[in-house]
Amino acid sequence: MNSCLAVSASHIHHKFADFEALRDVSFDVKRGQTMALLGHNGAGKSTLIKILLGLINPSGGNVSVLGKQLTAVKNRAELKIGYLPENVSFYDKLTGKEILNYFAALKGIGKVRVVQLLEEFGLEYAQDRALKTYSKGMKQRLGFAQAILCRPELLLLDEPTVGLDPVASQFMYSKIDELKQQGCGVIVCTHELSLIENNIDIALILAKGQALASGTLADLRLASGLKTRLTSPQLAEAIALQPQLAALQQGDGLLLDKQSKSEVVKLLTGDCQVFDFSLKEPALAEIYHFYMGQCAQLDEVS
Ligand SMILES: Nc1ncnc2c1ncn2[C@@H]1O[C@H](COP(=O)(O)OP(=O)(O)OP(=O)(O)O)[C@@H](O)[C@H]1O
Repeated sequence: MNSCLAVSASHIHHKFADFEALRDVSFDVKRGQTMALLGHNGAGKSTLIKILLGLINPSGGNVSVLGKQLTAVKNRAELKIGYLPENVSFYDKLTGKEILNYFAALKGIGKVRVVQLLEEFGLEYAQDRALKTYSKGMKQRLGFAQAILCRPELLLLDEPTVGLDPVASQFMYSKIDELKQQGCGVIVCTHELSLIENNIDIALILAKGQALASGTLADLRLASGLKTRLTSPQLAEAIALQPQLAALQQGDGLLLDKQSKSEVVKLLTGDCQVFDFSLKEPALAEIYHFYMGQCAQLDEVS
């Protein structure tokens, strides 16, 4: 079994009675890598997370977590998995410190770690206040601290930044980054595509229980065939000098595939002497919508 992998999932199927929630889903997440798990409501993301947590057994396929085949793991606690559910809810009459101490005791973790996490997550000042007095951001930080109490080697986060302001969201991603640096594999389920774009290594796009695409952003861009947009204040001059560029024009820019991108850049900086231009690669949101559109088209055909 490959010890570099935090998760290795191959050909996962899952049925709820007659309904196929997951169909032949395969993916790997390396230790130290973050994967975005993307998909529409009901795509099968939570089902996949529940399988990784060992809460449900898949109807078919193989899943290894942290180098161990899930079916062979007798005591789940021996796997260092952290989990932050969507809309984390704790008993709100307890204080932040009491909540972390409670989970620490359940997991056999000492109170020193709780003290350290309360400080790390900027909650020291509110540690003795009841949870009901906490803001959304404070509750989410407490939830995150709870998820990493066990110093996880695999961290599963369901919508970790929903409802958070930009600074609070960035704080969450900086914490994820620290864990990655320590070799933790991270899977983030989210609909916040522009926010996650710069914080992931790979993505898996699910629709109707099937994997539509997976890989790095560069892989997904290439496979989608979506084009790079080049804009320049000197575009009209460049087209006047090289009229063949007009065929690539759309609106105020040029749309370029992988091959034409290098040719056009060469032409602009060479013959046209145009150096003031910018290239915009397709964003994760565009890539996601492209694949969702393809899935809808396939449905229309079938
Ligand atoms: N216990 C269950 N019994 C029957 N069907 C279920 C069960 N759990 C989930 N499903 C169905 O499986 C499909 C996938 O659900 P899942 O919760 O995994 O989707 P999701 O991608 O997490 O959606 P969301 O983004 O809305 O949270 C849905 O059609 C859902 O209704």
